[in-house]
Amino acid sequence: MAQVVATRSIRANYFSKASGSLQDPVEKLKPASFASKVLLPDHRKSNAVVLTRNSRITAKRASRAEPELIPVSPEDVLKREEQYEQLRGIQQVGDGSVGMWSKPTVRRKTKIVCTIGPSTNKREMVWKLAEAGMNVARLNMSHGDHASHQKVIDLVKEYNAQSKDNTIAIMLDTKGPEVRSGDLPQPITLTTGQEFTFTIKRGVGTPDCVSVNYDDFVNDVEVGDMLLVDGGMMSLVVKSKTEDSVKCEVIDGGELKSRRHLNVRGKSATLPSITEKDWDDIKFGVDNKVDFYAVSFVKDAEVVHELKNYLQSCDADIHVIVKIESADSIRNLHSIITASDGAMVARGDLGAELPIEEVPLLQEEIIRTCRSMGKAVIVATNMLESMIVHPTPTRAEVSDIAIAVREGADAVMLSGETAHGKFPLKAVKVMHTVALRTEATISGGEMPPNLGQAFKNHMSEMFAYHATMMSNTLGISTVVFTRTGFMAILLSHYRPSGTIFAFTNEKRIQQRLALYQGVCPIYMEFSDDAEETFKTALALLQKQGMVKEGEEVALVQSGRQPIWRFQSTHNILVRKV
Ligand SMILES: Nc1ncnc2c1ncn2[C@@H]1O[C@H](COP(=O)(O)OP(=O)(O)OP(=O)(O)O)[C@@H](O)[C@H]1O
Ligand SMILES: CC(=O)C(=O)O
Repeated sequence: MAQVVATRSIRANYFSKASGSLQDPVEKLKPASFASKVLLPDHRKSNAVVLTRNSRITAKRASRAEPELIPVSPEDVLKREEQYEQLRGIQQVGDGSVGMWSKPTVRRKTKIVCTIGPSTNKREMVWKLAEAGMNVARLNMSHGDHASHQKVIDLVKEYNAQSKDNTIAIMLDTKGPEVRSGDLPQPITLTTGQEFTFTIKRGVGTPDCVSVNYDDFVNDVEVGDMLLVDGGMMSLVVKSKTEDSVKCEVIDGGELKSRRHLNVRGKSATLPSITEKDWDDIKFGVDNKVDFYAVSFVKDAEVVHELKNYLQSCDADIHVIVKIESADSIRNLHSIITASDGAMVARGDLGAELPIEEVPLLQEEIIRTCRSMGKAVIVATNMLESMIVHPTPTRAEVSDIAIAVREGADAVMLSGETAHGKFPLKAVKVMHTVALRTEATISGGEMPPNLGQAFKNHMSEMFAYHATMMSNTLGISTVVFTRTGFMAILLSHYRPSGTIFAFTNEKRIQQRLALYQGVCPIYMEFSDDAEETFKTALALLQKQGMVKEGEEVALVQSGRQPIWRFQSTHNILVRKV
């Protein structure tokens, strides 16, 4: 079954209940050794390795849970996890409920978006990424053609069709009004202090002049503007302009390759957010029933309304994620997010158009805004950049993932790491491990400040809120039945500490829910009889090893479209499996 696990279950696996010991999982499964007795410190004596819960909503059972041991490094965690899974596998031979929990896709709440590119666009790699923890496959329409993207879509759909317990959503990321330099016969070196010209004439590529793919470039820039090439790898200041050219002085030099991003610090291009190519790609997405559009360079809410109207006109149920990556999008942040289904903090272009030191502050602000409106939020770009060429991440990258998880992102994204990197699977594993480890230190029960306002559905919100309180207080998972996904998304918004098992009878909804924090989407046919459906669902969870016999779950019946409710009644039941 897909995705997530409750913190309590992690703890149950990692720490011996009887002894409350701080043995790590590998040590716990091994016979007691000198090392395990002597080298593992007693948590009562060592503050350095202990974290305590300080949740405002103190959970009765959770408060009994033991403090946790912090692993040493992501590499160690990987090795430890592998050893642990091996030992667990050996121990579980003959155990009928071989734990779905042992799968990387299951125990984590924060979802992972992977960009598919030359390193990963083959059948075997799509399978391996999915098994390593990918929840959403991203197609970047700035690269490749429809035929190559079609191949990936077909592979993901093939994986979903054959996988009994996991589902991958598909996100189509539009190219948008990108300004890029033109093709070059070979890379050229820009030297600090040198004069360099960008021209709107087509096909120019000499050591001191290159074409730009945007005719209004000359009108949009002013003398004194700072031009950033390739997300800031090189920078130039504008010295003068003619009718068709912009003369610059190189401030920070480097190697200029073909088709690199060009940004003007503090300015957005005056191009429409959705270009002709984008409309073509959007139609391609409709034909292929993708789950999400990530719309590049959204400037205002009007663009989102236009796209949503178009989707409605072709009866396409595709959610719209706005990419926040321009100065304009920051100015209109609130209205853009209100109009959308979620946002992506697209830090690459954002950090080129705006001063780079603003990026962490904007990330926090965008996540907070999305969370307060009940919208999905993805943190993207450079998360494990060094893993494009190296097998291990920098410590700063690990912290970056942990910060995004702590700030409450629904998902974290890999770009070049999985698109054209040398270690795509390792990158996913590191992201998985770091997210999982960070989540284990977060206490549930933070109440969104806008309770009762985000969804304009007061009754359902109250039920989601109280189900969350129940889940946190009793330390149990939540089970919800949903045809539209609404109630599962609403529950995710409250971030209960337990897993949200979302049963749906719609494959599309199952795929969509793959993006949402804490939601484990499960496809199941619903019977006309509510009780029979509940029993089947709980039996399925038990069979998959996701709940144990005797365990309690909070069963929520609420939402916009009642299932098995003849009148508008809502309820939460605590059920024993
Ligand atoms: N479908 C694809 N076909 C070929 N190369 C790809 C594809 N997708 C990504 N890549 C390669 O992987 C790199 C990183 O992917 P990413 O999605 O971050 O694109 P980008 O152009 O760097 O940035 P942006 O996300 O702003 O478009 C790309 O620059 C490109 O070289
Ligand atoms: C993801 C993306 O487009 C960016 O970071 O700019």
